[in-house]
Amino acid sequence: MSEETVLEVKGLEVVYSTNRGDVKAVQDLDLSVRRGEILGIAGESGSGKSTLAVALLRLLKPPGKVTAGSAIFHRKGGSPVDLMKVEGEELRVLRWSALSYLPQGSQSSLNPVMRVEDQFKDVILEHAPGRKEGLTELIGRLLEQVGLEPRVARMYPHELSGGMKQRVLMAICVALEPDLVIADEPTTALDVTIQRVILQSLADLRRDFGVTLMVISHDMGVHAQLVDRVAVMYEGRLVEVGGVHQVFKDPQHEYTRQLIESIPRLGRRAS
Ligand SMILES: Nc1ncnc2c1ncn2[C@@H]1O[C@H](COP(=O)(O)OP(=O)(O)OP(=O)(O)O)[C@@H](O)[C@H]1O
Repeated sequence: MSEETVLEVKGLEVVYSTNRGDVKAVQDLDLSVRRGEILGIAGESGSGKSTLAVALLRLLKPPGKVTAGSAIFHRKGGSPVDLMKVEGEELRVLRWSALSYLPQGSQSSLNPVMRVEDQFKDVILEHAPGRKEGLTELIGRLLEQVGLEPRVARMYPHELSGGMKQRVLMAICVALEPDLVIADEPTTALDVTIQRVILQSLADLRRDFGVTLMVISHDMGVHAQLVDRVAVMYEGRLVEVGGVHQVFKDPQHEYTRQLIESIPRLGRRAS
């Protein structure tokens, strides 16, 4: 892991305006992501994790609104941009190729009537039209990288299990070698054995591709197994950030301690 920063969030605030008043889902949040690291975002349901993700990805929908703060994103070979300010074409160009998103329950986000390879091609050719040559080989390699056989490329989503679909999406997410992948609850709704496979694949993607990952999960077991540093959210605020071993060994915040104690059993770390 380098000391180079990919993303620097400062003073971020996100508010949902409802007829019962404003809900501050993210408050005064400062956070940095280093190139090559896996950063975990922990916290119970409602603590603001998903809101943080969609705000950073500029996918926040009304009544949600970013009311303060900046998120300076450092692309390889590009000048820094404030994700809270980019618009239109610049934002479109950033998506997938620099910043990609594995949404919660993402298995249902594959197009049911398209073969897996065509879904890869859609993303790759839209952003890198010059990549037509060797595309089949590239797709095969990406699938192998997440533990799937190249023949999966010819399949339709209904022929794949939930865990396979998740791995296809992970491979699509890294196809254009983005600077940052934000994965929201990547193992939720999958059974325990498949969860372990997914965590291992994420660890492998970092090891082999050097992908920088922000992994959102309410499950402290996921953080224990996968991440380098963990940031803990509570009621929209970041209450603790640190190396995962340090945070587990010596949590500074009472809420972090409670989250750690709520893990039934710590799994082994994926490496
Ligand atoms: N569309 C919305 N309208 C109003 N309030 C919302 C909306 N979406 C989220 N919130 C509120 O914002 C706060 C943060 O929710 P958020 O979904 O970001 O938390 P979370 O930690 O990701 O939880 P989960 O894992 O359950 O999604 C909560 O109080 C939630 O009720």
